[in-house]
Amino acid sequence: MPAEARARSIAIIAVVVSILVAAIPFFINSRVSEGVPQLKLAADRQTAYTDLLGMLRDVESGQRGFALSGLDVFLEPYTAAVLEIPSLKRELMKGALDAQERDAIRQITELTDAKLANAADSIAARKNFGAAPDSLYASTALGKAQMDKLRGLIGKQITLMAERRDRARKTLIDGSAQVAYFSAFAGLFNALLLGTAAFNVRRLFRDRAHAADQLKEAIALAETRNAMMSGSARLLQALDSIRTLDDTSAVLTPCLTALLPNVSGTVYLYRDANDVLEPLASWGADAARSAIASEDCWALRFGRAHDHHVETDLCCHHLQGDPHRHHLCIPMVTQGAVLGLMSVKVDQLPDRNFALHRELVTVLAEQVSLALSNVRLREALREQSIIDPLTDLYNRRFLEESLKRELARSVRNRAPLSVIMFDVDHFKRLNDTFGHDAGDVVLKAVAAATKAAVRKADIVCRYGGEEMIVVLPDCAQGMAMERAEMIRRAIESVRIEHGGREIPQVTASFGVASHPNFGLDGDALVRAADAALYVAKRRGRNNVQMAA
Ligand SMILES: Nc1nc2c(ncn2[C@@H]2O[C@H](COP(=O)(O)OP(=O)(O)OP(=O)(O)O)[C@@H](O)[C@H]2O)c(=O)[nH]1
Repeated sequence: MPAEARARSIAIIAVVVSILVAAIPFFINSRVSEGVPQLKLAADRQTAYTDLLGMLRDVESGQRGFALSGLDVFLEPYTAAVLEIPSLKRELMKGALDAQERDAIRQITELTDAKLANAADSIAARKNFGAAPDSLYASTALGKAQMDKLRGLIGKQITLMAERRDRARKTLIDGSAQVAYFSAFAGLFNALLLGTAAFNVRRLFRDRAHAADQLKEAIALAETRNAMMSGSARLLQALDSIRTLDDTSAVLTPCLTALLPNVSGTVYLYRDANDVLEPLASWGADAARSAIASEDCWALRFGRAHDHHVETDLCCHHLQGDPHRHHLCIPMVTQGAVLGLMSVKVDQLPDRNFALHRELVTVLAEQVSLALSNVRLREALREQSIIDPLTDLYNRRFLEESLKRELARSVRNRAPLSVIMFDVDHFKRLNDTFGHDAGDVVLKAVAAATKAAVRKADIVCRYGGEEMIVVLPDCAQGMAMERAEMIRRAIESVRIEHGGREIPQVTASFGVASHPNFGLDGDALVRAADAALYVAKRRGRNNVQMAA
């Protein structure tokens, strides 16, 4: 039964028992008011019988005294008794308690009357005939016999009344004792009930307080979980908008700081090339910010999340300067390949909140891992669609897009822009002499040399075959001519070996065209550079020509 229902039942029983206890005085009163009159009645009747016997004794002694002495003084108690006896007899008969007593009183009355008649005769005879005639003795002897009988009858009634009185007294005493026992029992029972009720009520209050605490805790937990959920949704949304891995830190750092404010942590990115994990984003005061080797982390070795919070736990090598705190490392793995690692440090010992944080960190690691994998995939796809696979230079499609964009920017900023177009000289002959593979190797070497000779902001593209274009934003014609000359010299100085044979010096011819000299059209610019290149070919190759 629930504590609340139990407390209610006990309270009801306690009220009922209290009402019963309150009724006890009335019960006692009724027992007393019944018993006391019976006791008084028996006592009164006993007194009446005793009085009758006393009066009969007075009659007897008066009768004898007068018979022996003839003195009137003996007749005084006799006379008083004779006067009292009739009313006493009536009183006794009137108050007779049952048929048996009525019979006894009738016998006593008859015998009393006979005794009084005998006494009257005897007294009259003494008065009339003097002392001690034979009839007087005989009458006195009869009177004595009557008196003995009366003593017996009345004595019996006195005994009966005494017994009745004892019974009434006993009933009263027993009743009182019962009431006392009942009162004591009821009092004890009530105290027990009230104690139980108090205990239950206390437990009820305690249970309620406990339930309220639990509810408060559950609400706080739900709020934390909600905050975590919405924070993690925001992070996911932000991660989804990332285009390159370089942008990741700008998203991860503020989002993870907001989501895990009481911990410090680092998200590492695995670099396959040199088998190290480089910090991609870190948050919190104690975050690690240097690269770690993959074998320095137990989580990466085991391929699952690894906790370290007691000294007996295996401690990752990259955390060894800090062995007494709680650490959690979660590997970020997608499709069986390690992508990185999320490592967090917490000050407090693991508790209910920590469990929630652990759950969140695990979920976040999964989300970040998925997002990073998407970014990588996106980067790879994008590169595949804009990068020429042989030379690793941008392809013609990218050139068209970027030339249009860069030209628009130049117009907006009123800045110059130049295009260098070049073509490897006698490439067909090279292919024919050394083979197509050797031609590919030469194209790669030319591309690498060109990239090394230009600024990072310049866009180097393979325009088609052995033809290449360099777009130079913020570069006027004079500077572009110088840059083309640098590239020409760089290609000229490349030494290439293929198949154990040294390939003769490679050269290229260059045409340069610049904006704003050739309008706003990218195609016009490229056509002008091409025309200049054609001039360079005609002028003996391996030279740079400016568009007319
Ligand atoms: N190995 C290799 N050859 C290519 C590639 N693309 C184009 N070629 C070849 O490059 C040669 C270009 O020859 P041409 O256009 O006659 O020009 P050229 O021989 O360099 O002569 P000039 O430009 O006048 O000096 C052709 O034989 C193409 O087959 C490539 O990706 N690899």
